[in-house]
Amino acid sequence: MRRPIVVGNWKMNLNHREATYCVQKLAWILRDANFDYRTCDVVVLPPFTSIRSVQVLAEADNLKIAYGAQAVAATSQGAFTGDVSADMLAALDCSYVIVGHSERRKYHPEDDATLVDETRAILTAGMHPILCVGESYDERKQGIELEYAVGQVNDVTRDLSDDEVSRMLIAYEPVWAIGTGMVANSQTAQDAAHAIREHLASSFSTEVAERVRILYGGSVNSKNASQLMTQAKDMDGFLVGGASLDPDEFSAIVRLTQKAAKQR
Ligand SMILES: O=C[C@H](O)COP(=O)(O)O
Repeated sequence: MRRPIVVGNWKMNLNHREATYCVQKLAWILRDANFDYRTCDVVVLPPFTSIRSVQVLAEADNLKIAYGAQAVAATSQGAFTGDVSADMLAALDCSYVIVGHSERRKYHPEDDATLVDETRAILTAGMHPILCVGESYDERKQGIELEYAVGQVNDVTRDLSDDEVSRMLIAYEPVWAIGTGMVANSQTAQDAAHAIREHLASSFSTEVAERVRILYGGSVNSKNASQLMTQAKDMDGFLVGGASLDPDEFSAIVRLTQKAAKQR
């Protein structure tokens, strides 16, 4: 049984003071609601400059909220101005790192070989990659959305071992749904999650396919999380952007996800 997970991708928002406040408030709300972290993982992905503050808070208050980063360098060290290595993130006790978010693919184009190297670097440092895939509106119009998303999964995972892939998470994030308010319906999310799981089963093994957690991302909020989680049964949670910046809203999504997962 895969544990549900809700990941907040803060993107380029919240400086280290705002990050501390946001995580503290999130932890308070969940504590007051007697939230059981054993039944649902809660993760935040701050910008690099806020990770150390979140780590200090997590240690001081013994928080059960996990955290990580939104990107990582493919190389381990050296003359790579502006880059941050997987080992540096692991030293901050990060647990999860995004690979191939559509905003990174657009503004910092990286080829598949680089995404594979980033994935390997994250795994070697003992963290979990969250590989983002998903079609644009054009691919959807052409009716090739499933092939496209599965193809992106294949491009990054095909040379990895069963063990490496089982430690990954995959986020299906249709580009047209990101930050637009146009959330995918449950059938769309389920079709993509199912196609990705089938691909993992045929390319690796049914054990791998059963282990990998598949998330949906794109305009998730407290009004649509419950229905998506209840109906898209191959999905294990969410990668939330804008709505994760508000601790009240994000904690509501977390609780609705946990509840819907229990009722499946
Ligand atoms: O990583 C998160 C996704 O890009 C979704 O962002 P959004 O919830 O603001 O649409």
